[in-house]
Amino acid sequence: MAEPLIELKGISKAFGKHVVLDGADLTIYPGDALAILGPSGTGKSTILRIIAGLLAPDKGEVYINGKRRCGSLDNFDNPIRMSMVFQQAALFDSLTVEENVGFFLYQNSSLPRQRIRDLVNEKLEVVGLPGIGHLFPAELSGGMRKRVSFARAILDNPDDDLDDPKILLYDEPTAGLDPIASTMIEDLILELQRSSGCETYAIVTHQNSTIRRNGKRLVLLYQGHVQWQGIWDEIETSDNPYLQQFMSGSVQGPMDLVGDYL
Ligand SMILES: Nc1ncnc2c1ncn2[C@@H]1O[C@H](COP(=O)(O)OP(=O)(O)OP(=O)(O)O)[C@@H](O)[C@H]1O
Repeated sequence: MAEPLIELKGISKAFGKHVVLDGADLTIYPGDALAILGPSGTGKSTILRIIAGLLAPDKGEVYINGKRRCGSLDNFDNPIRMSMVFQQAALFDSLTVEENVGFFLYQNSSLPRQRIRDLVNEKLEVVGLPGIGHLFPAELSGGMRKRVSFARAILDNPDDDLDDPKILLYDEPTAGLDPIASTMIEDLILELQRSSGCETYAIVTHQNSTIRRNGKRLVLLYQGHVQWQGIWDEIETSDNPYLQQFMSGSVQGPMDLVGDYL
């Protein structure tokens, strides 16, 4: 098996007294299409933010390409570029689409403005939104805003090989979208894996269709650690009670979701 791209070992994270992750282990391999599942509030976004380096764990070890990373990005650069697509698209309302997508290149590269503009337009085409660079986020639908955030995530500096994203981290990319807009985003995720040069992704999602279409390997998080992981074929044969309850959506089972919220 290939060497892991990302390895989390014994990761714990609490917010105040609320322990969210409690010794979680997670491995992502090159080429993975990993869906991180679990009931609301089980720390799926938290684990994604720890992978991205946006949040430091309280305990545990994070390895990126075999190298240990300590703390968050405030302390260290990631040895590889990771791009995150946030749940709320996270666009700057006062900037145009072009300025949003090109933001990091405008801020951090010496590329001429016209070159950045051309690169942005290329990525807007990839996400199916050609010619909208002059619009502001308020003029876009939710699905379009999401796609603009995808364009931003995959934009890289062609003069810097280290700037190519090696993993895309999607936090609820289809949340709040209608079924057709969701399908378009799911297709885009598959297409980007095929053609953007970034073949690895991890996705946090609740949406059934997104789990089924974009998750090739699945991890079920509950009570701070991974309760089950496997591929689709193994779901049918698994007798893991957490998995069975989660996949069936039953209120009966070991996941005490009512108790968890009290
Ligand atoms: N910065 C923070 N400060 C305080 N509490 C936080 C913070 N970030 C997350 N939490 C809490 O940690 C818990 C896990 O949050 P997280 O967003 O990781 O869960 P999730 O599994 O992604 O949930 P959902 O599926 O509802 O998005 C929640 O109870 C949340 O309120």
